[in-house]
Amino acid sequence: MKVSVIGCGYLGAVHAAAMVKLGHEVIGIDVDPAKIAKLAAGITPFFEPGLPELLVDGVESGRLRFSTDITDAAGATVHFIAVGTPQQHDSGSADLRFVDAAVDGLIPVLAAGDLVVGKSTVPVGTAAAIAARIDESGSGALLAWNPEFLREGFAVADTLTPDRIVYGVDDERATGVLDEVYAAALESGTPRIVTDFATAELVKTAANAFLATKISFINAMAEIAEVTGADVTTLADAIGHDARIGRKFLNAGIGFGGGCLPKDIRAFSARAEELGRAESVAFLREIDAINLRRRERVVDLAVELLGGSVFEKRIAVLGLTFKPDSDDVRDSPALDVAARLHGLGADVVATDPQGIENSRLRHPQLAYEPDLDEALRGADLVVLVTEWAEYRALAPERVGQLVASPRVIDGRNVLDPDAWKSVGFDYRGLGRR
Ligand SMILES: NC(=O)C1=CN([C@@H]2O[C@H](COP(=O)(O)OP(=O)(O)OC[C@H]3O[C@@H](n4cnc5c(N)ncnc54)[C@H](O)[C@@H]3O)[C@@H](O)[C@H]2O)C=CC1
Ligand SMILES: O=C(O)[C@H]1O[C@H](OP(=O)(O)OP(=O)(O)OC[C@H]2O[C@@H](n3ccc(=O)[nH]c3=O)[C@H](O)[C@@H]2O)[C@H](O)[C@@H](O)[C@@H]1O
Repeated sequence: MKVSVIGCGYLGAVHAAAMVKLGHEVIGIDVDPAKIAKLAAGITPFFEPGLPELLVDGVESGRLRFSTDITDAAGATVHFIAVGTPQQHDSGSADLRFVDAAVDGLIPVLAAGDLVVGKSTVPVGTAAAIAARIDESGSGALLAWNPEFLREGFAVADTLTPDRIVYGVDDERATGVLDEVYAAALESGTPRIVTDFATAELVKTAANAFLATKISFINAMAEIAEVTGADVTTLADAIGHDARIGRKFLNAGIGFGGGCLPKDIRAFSARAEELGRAESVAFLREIDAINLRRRERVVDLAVELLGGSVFEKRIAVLGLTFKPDSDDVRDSPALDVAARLHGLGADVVATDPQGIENSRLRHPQLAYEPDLDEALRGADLVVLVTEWAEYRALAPERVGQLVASPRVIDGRNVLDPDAWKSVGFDYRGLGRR
């Protein structure tokens, strides 16, 4: 099939390359000429394991092309919308202007029988409004909403072998087209849920709200553990053995960030309010508040460990991205903690295997050091805030030789407290003794 993907960011670039792998011919469209130039040359514009190989294979096969001109989407019969839906700062609701622009651009190129497929995360009700616009255009094209559940860092595998595929449709012809698009994935047994637009949109929003809730739940337990001397990691292991609860997404620490969970729960609250149902998801505001408190907690711990003030104290911040195996610093708790410590007058030296370039764009005032040993050298305090494999594997003896004072805050609860304490470190985890 001939497929277009409108928007080639963290979601769209992976989706475009994966569609080639599933047997289709693909044109990726983006308004960012620098991004398109890289992609067309087979260069991945962001860090995502496995994507470089998939992209190069696609481009070299001649079945994956890129353009900044949406009219190049003409001739494709399936058009995925994968543009951003960022948070509007005042209201917290989703900014749909990129989705609207993509639809405006697509309408003139649509032909009868074409299928427009929304993948961006949108407030419930958006698909019905877009379907009405497509209908009014008289093109004879159809709409489906097909939310995406990939995780950054695992985006390629999650796209090629997802846990489930959800179709929101109002016409069974759309189901037929999507079955063709995903034939290769469906043959390998991926569950497929066919439903209406509103349910499909809500499945996505609900999934992210649930994940955020799980994380804030365990972080709330960490807050209680901190005042009772209990250990939240043991608590998570113990409750996680109950299959009804499960151990995944119960890692207490500095909380969730990224381009999705924070903005999606805020957009959900804003949409519920518009629908007169603010009280139904009022708990999400608490989920957000608990999450943001964990960042403050790390800063408070730093102040405490450094004897009441971080002013002019050298602090090595390990990690800047919102999670390991990504270069994404959107709403990153790690970068936020680094900026807050700097704001209090600390001499922050921040390091990250992939996130320095993006961090520098947002916080040029911070000092960045790509070399881990140099970042650690002379530190009065080490703060681990993104659990990259190389930070998890740090040998406390070696770190002890580099730093000025043996103090560490483990913002992700991934270090062995006994090992660090045994070589003289003052170790603090979050929600741990
Ligand atoms: N990043 C992720 O892991 C996931 C993201 N999503 C959702 O997917 C959507 C996209 O997210 P990301 O890829 O992370 O955002 P992103 O910001 O990385 O990418 C969006 C891209 O759309 C482009 N764009 C904006 N307006 C355009 C237009 N009119 N025509 C063509 N291109 C245009 C931008 O230049 C940018 O490259 C969001 O709704 C997000 O919530 C859903 C699941 C996973
Ligand atoms: O809608 C989206 O964009 C995506 O959002 C999340 O994926 P992602 O943001 O890539 O990352 P996650 O692995 O979910 O982690 C999100 C944040 O939660 C934090 N987290 C995760 C798990 C945990 O136990 N504790 C915890 O603090 C991570 O450090 C990170 O900051 C969802 O997991 C995806 O299913 C979804 O498609």
